[in-house]
Amino acid sequence: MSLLAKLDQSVRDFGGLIVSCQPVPGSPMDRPEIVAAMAQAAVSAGAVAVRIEGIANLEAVRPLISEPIIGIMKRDLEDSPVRITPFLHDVDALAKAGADIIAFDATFRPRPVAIDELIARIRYHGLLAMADSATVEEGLNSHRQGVEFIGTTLSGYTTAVTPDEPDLMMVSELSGAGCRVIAEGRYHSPELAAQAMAHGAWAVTVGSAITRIEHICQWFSHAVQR
Ligand SMILES: CC(=O)N[C@H](C=O)[C@@H](O)[C@H](O)[C@H](O)COP(=O)(O)O
Repeated sequence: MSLLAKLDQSVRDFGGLIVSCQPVPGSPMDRPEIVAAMAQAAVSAGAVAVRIEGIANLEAVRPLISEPIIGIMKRDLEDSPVRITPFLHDVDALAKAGADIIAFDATFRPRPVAIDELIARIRYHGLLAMADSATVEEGLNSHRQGVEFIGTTLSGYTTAVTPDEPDLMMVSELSGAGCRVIAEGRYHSPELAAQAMAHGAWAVTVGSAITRIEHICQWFSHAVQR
């Protein structure tokens, strides 16, 4: 059975939770062995896949879990706002470190490497692709190019203001157009994640609400101010 067919089966059997194990950069939690422990804990509790940033973290996680890993590389570029897996050598390094799925910034913003070149490189390694999109048009563009997973990851992050709520409309529109949608971005509660599924998501990626202790603490800390 292909990895895609297996994942479809896992989502049917166990539900569509993907956990992004990305600590706050520079946090005491920002260590490969802790990221690996987070990933193990997530899959032991029902996550069907994990999303991991960076080669050191990926290399730490890979030997410890058999569930699919969505690999990304984040970079801060001087001449482009694109951060997630901008380069072909990022794809090569993620493939070598054991990613099953490689996610990349699929926005229409100025970028160092064209979207179709990134997709071709992911295919060269025989891996599945995920398009981190900010708009429906961007998601559909990658869908037309055969990208298996269309993420709402970047909705709200290419505009001046980031809303508090996740973009459920984008989930509905992309799933209505036949995309395998991964709802991602600001799904901070089980209720919101369930709403994504009700809006047609194939799966939901949750990051901060599960794996960023500082964010979760701030939410509670603000809630208990006198
Ligand atoms: C915009 C961007 O760079 N998003 C990143 C993508 O990998 C991560 O920082 C997010 O944590 C991830 O998408 C999950 O989202 P949330 O943490 O809201 O559950």
